[in-house]
Amino acid sequence: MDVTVVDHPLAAARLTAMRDVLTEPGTFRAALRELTTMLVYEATRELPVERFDINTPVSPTQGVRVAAPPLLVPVLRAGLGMADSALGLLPESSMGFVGLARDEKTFEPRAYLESLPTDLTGRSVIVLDPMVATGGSLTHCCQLIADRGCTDMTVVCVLAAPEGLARLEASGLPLRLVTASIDERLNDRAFIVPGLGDAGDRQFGGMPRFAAGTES
Ligand SMILES: O=P(O)(O)OC[C@H]1O[C@H](OP(=O)(O)OP(=O)(O)O)[C@H](O)[C@@H]1O
Ligand SMILES: O=c1cc[nH]c(=O)[nH]1
Ligand SMILES: [Mg+2]
Repeated sequence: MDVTVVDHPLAAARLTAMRDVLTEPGTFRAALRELTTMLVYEATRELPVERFDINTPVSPTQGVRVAAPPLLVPVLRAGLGMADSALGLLPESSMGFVGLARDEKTFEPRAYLESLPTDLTGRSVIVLDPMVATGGSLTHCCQLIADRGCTDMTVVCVLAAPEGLARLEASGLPLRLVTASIDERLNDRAFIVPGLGDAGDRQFGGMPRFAAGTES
C-alpha cells in the first residue's frame, strides 16, 4: 500500500492544535478543515487532467481541468468535518456517505448508513476519515466501495496507527493512503497514542450513539 505522510510546517501546526486537549471544538473543527485542504491537495497531485481552450482578456490559451472528479466519501461522524474542505477543492465531485460507529468493547465497526452509487466501476474515490486506529472502520468502508467495482481508492486521514495501516495493507484492497502522521501505537482501549482523542466527540460533543436498550 502506498502511504504518503504530509510533512509540512502548516500541516504540523494544525495537527498540533487538534492534538492539544485544551483546544475547543470550534478551533478543532477549523484546524481539521484547514488540514484537510492540505491533505486533499497532496492526495490529488496525480489526478488526470484534460486541456481545453479558453480566452484570457488578452489572448486565446489553453486551460486545464480535472478529467474525472473523484467521488468523495466522508465516514460519519468524524469524516463530516473534512467533507466541506474536500468539496471546496473538488467542486465538481459528488459525495457518498458511510456511517460507522466503533463498538468500544469489540472495537469492530457497526454500520448505520450506506449511501453510495451502486456501480463505481472505473471511478476514483477519496475516503475521508480523520482516524485509522485498528483499521476496522476503514477496511469495512473500503470493502463496500470495492464491492461496487472501484479499483482506485485513496484514504485521506489525519492520524494513522501502525496497527491500522497493517490491517489495511493485509486487506489487499486497492488503496493508497495520505495522512498527516503515523503515530506510535494503540493503547488498551484501541485509542491512538499520542493521538488526539475521539475525533467525533472533539468536533461534535459526546453523545449516546444508539437509542436506550439497543446497545449490546
Ligand atoms: O480504526 P478503527 O479502530 O475502526 O477506529 C477509527 C474509527 O473511529 C472513529 O469513529 P467512531 O467509531 O468513534 O465514530 P464517530 O465518528 O461517530 O465518533 C474514527 O472516525 C474512525 O471511523
Ligand atoms: O484514537 C482514536 C481511535 C478511534 N477513534 C478515534 O476517534 N480516536
Ligand atoms: Mg468517535
